[in-house]
Amino acid sequence: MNAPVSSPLPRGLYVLCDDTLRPDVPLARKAELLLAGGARVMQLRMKRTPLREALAVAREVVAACRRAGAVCLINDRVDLALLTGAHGVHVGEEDLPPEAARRLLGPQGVVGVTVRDVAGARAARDAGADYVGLGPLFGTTTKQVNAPVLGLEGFAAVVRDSPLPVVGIGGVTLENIARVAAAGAHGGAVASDALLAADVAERVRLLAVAFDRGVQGTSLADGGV
Ligand SMILES: Cc1ncc(COP(=O)(O)OP(=O)(O)O)c(N)n1
Ligand SMILES: Cc1nc(C(=O)O)sc1CCOP(=O)(O)O
Ligand SMILES: [Mg+2]
Repeated sequence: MNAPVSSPLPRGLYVLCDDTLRPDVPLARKAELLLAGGARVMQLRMKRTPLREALAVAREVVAACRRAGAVCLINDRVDLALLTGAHGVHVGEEDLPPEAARRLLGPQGVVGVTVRDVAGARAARDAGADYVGLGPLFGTTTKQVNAPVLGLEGFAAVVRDSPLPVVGIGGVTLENIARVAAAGAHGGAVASDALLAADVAERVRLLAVAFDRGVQGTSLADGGV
């Protein structure tokens, strides 16, 4: 097991402000609701928003996050992060490599990288990443992921040997997020369970509390149950 690592990312709930879910609701409104629920870390994930509109939306969302004291990360696009003063980015294998993101953002920018195993986490560390997004933890319909579901045991095994803080993603819900935290996650990334809720802000509040309760519980990563 690696020694605990410090992180520019607060530990806890990590929400995705996503344009593929509830496309009828503007992203700025989604961000407002997520922040009203107390979100401390938000990733703006724009998969279907035209680029010029994405720049305008990102400016709004980054400003809202900064007013609320929340960390705002842009999915995929380092250019949008630089142009909007976002705290950083989250990149995967179809995006700019993490070394390039780090070079563009400088030492202060937060760089998150998608990984599927411990080798990926080590490579992300060597590339200058701050944290890794590890999934899919459970089944998800938000995105088609071409990787096996890890489950809690598989997730905890990677967390144990990861040199970077691990944010779990994929099917994380109110029902399981405490167990994700207890498995040693630095963050629990949630999209649909928050954005499809009837009361988004209230759901975010409950998710954050449940994660924090899980942190107090037994950690699989520490060899517990
Ligand atoms: C926290 C977190 N982890 C993983 C991902 C997935 O990123 P990526 O593999 O680049 O896929 P897209 O989100 O771009 O479809 C993520 N977004 N966030
Ligand atoms: C964007 C994303 N990436 C994943 C991965 O495993 O790389 S799973 C995922 C979807 C997360 O949405 P939900 O919380 O609705 O399951
Ligand atoms: Mg990506």
